[in-house]
Amino acid sequence: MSDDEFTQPVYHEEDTNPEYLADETVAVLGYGSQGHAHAQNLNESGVDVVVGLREGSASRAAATEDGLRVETPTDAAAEADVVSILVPDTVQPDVYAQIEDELEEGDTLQFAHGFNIHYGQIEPKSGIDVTMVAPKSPGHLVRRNYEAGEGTPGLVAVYQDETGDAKEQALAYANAIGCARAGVIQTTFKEETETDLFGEQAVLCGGATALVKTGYEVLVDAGYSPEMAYFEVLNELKLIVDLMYEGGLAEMWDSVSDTAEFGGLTRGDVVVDEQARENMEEVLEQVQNGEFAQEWILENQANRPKYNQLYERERNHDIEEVGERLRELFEWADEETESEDERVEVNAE
Ligand SMILES: NC(=O)C1=CN([C@@H]2O[C@H](COP(=O)(O)OP(=O)(O)OC[C@H]3O[C@@H](n4cnc5c(N)ncnc54)[C@H](OP(=O)(O)O)[C@@H]3O)[C@@H](O)[C@H]2O)C=CC1
Ligand SMILES: CC[C@](O)(C(C)=O)C(=O)O
Ligand SMILES: [Mg+2]
Ligand SMILES: [Mg+2]
Repeated sequence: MSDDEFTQPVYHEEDTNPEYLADETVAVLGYGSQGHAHAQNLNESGVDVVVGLREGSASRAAATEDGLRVETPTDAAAEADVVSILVPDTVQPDVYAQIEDELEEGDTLQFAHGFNIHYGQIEPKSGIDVTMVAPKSPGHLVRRNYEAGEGTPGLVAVYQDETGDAKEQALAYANAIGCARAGVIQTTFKEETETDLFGEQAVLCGGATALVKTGYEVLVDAGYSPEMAYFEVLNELKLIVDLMYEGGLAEMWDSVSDTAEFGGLTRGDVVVDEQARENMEEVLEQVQNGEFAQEWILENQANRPKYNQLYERERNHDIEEVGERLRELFEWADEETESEDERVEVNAE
């Protein structure tokens, strides 16, 4: 499929112009999953970067060790032309309130996810551009892919375009963090926010873990060993997903046995049935009508009682204890640890 066959424009490196960031300073507020990746990738792409972190922030040491200049969020925003707001969604409204006065006419406020704009938690001042560059990946892979000379697919969107250059500058940013090497799809804040929330809740994070835990429990309750259950429903899932990632569902079906193919094709829909589809539709509706956003905002205002309880329950699931033991025992876990150590060393250079 060529790019002009997509329903939305797709941009690559050659469609971007680094000049839109050449004389600009970018403030990256936050040095977590996305922040550390954006800041280091921008810096290595030749962009002038300053990291914004609160006084006493636990992330300050890491950013400084990575060779980056660190200021408070307010000071960083004051000297920057582009402010990339990469602190958790729930604290962004507070951080925006701290930096709003530092944003001058023609500056850019940039997001990696549209939650606060879409649900009205941040109402950006006029006179500035408001854009989004959203890698479709966890931040650590954005960094790892960049270091390997590879790209991470991303999205670009413009909410407010006061300068007339908002999209071009966002594309230059997407290129500098490595997304344009893979491809950047144009979207809107609404579409990114609603699809991202639905994806992580129903399939990627919520759906996948629920499937794994339930599969594990069914096997163990039926008398099979926890080790067997772990390998079958968790460890091998990565290998199956890798095949889908490389070549779609077809490559996975071609690679597994005919027996697995027939069993999967006849039994998959029994597990994820019409009821599951209706449940997914309800999850989507709660994203679209703002019910989920409201619940998450109130949960944070109450200091996360439900989140903490569920977090604890998840960490204490039997599959976690079995997995920890097995990953220590088997060689693939050592390799994983080594490459993790290497990554940390590279980040610290
Ligand atoms: N995680 C991901 O891979 C993805 C995230 N996104 C989006 O990117 C954005 C950032 O998410 P993510 O990278 O997960 O964020 P993180 O949770 O990793 O951000 C942590 C960073 O934010 C700082 N921080 C936390 N609280 C505050 C505060 N109150 N004031 C100032 N700084 C604070 C932390 O500093 P300290 O050490 O001081 O606490 C730390 O540096 C979000 O909009 C998210 O939706 C988009 C795509 C994927
Ligand atoms: C899948 C979760 C995610 O949306 C992401 C890594 O893209 C997030 O919010 O972290
Ligand atoms: Mg996402
Ligand atoms: Mg998300």
